[in-house]
Amino acid sequence: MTKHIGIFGGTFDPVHPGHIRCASFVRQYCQLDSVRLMPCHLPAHRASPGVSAQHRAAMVQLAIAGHNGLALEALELEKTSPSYTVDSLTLLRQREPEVQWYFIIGMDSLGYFKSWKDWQQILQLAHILVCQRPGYSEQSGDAPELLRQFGQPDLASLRQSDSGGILLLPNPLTGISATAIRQQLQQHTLAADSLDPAVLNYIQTHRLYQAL
Ligand SMILES: Nc1ncnc2c1ncn2[C@@H]1O[C@H](COP(=O)(O)OP(=O)(O)OP(=O)(O)O)[C@@H](O)[C@H]1O
Ligand SMILES: O=C(O)c1ccc[n+]([C@@H]2O[C@H](COP(=O)([O-])O)[C@@H](O)[C@H]2O)c1
Repeated sequence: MTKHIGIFGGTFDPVHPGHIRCASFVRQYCQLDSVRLMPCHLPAHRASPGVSAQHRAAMVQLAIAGHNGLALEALELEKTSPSYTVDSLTLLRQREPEVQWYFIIGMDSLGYFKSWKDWQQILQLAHILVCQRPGYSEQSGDAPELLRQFGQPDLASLRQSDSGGILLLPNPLTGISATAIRQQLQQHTLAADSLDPAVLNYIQTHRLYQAL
């Protein structure tokens, strides 16, 4: 039987409950066998994070512990070149040709998706699942045109084909960002429930995100 696997790519600097809630929701709502969180090594599109890919992956590993069906995809950590999604999905298709792939992004990412390397090819390799995110509308940036061209009304329609569809998801909103968390860690104002306790412990043990 064909496996259906979601790939949730991110800088995860650090991974936060917004990511984990989205990943769990998508897995259940889209009936995926699993969702793999894939930390990028060298983001192609933004400044390199101050925290190494190994640390960011270790925090992802801690954050997914105990969450059924969530896993770490370490593929981009193995490479020293910039982490382009099209390259990663191509490699995944080569390694696991029997799988049907879904790439998961937040609404902010959909807004600039047409600037991604070979974005049309990404849509030949996978479907795109889009999580709602507070402050980001489906009316801005590239989103309206992409949804007009590739949007699907529901999961059943999306599943009519192997790739090339975009589905907006009705996920519960979580107003958390890694940027805000990094700032709050530096200013010692982080609310207790803003991070998984194991991730916070890791950050403190390794003295990450400290004020310069
Ligand atoms: N709270 C959230 N709700 C929905 N999607 C989110 C949320 N946080 C992040 N995402 C999505 O997760 C993916 C990875 O995000 P990333 O690791 O860059 O986190 P971030 O919080 O956006 O970080 P930063 O503030 O550093 O940009 C992106 O596609 C992003 O849109
Ligand atoms: O391949 C690209 O050109 C590309 C451009 C921007 C973002 N991405 C991917 O989108 C995912 C989310 O990125 P970010 O910056 O929101 O963490 C992550 O897996 C990135 O590698 C990919």
